[in-house]
Amino acid sequence: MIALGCDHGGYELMQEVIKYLEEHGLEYKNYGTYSTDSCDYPDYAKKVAEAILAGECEKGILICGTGIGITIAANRYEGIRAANCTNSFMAEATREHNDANILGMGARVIGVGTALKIVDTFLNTPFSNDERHKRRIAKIEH
Ligand SMILES: O=C(CO)[C@H](O)[C@H](O)COP(=O)(O)O
Repeated sequence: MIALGCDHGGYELMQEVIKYLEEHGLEYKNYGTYSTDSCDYPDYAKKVAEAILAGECEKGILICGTGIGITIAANRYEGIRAANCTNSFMAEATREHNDANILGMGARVIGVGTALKIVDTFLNTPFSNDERHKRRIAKIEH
């Protein structure tokens, strides 16, 4: 199960992500926002972070205008590793090296095609399980 959250800046791109998930038969929970009305991205970062920490969802996708604020907010929750990605190399590396559990994206930064490629890479790349990466993640957690 994938947790989704965005602010008004990310709303339209999130509709494209939802289409992608549905076309690929992937289950998701949409924690909003549900329109382009102005709202506050930390509220949606909180909902998605808590869904992951509660075990309701394994991964999350957060979108705001830049991807920055919503990712900063999500990373305030212990156990969340949120990565703002602008290309699929970053998405692959953050799964393999950081075991990121939330993908952040900026709808005012990247286009739909790039965003969907990032989503596809993020969701389909496993953590490497490499000892050096596990050691570094453990240092973050402690
Ligand atoms: O990117 C963001 C946070 O990092 C927000 O989407 C952005 O700040 C919203 O701005 P505005 O209220 O002017 O639409």
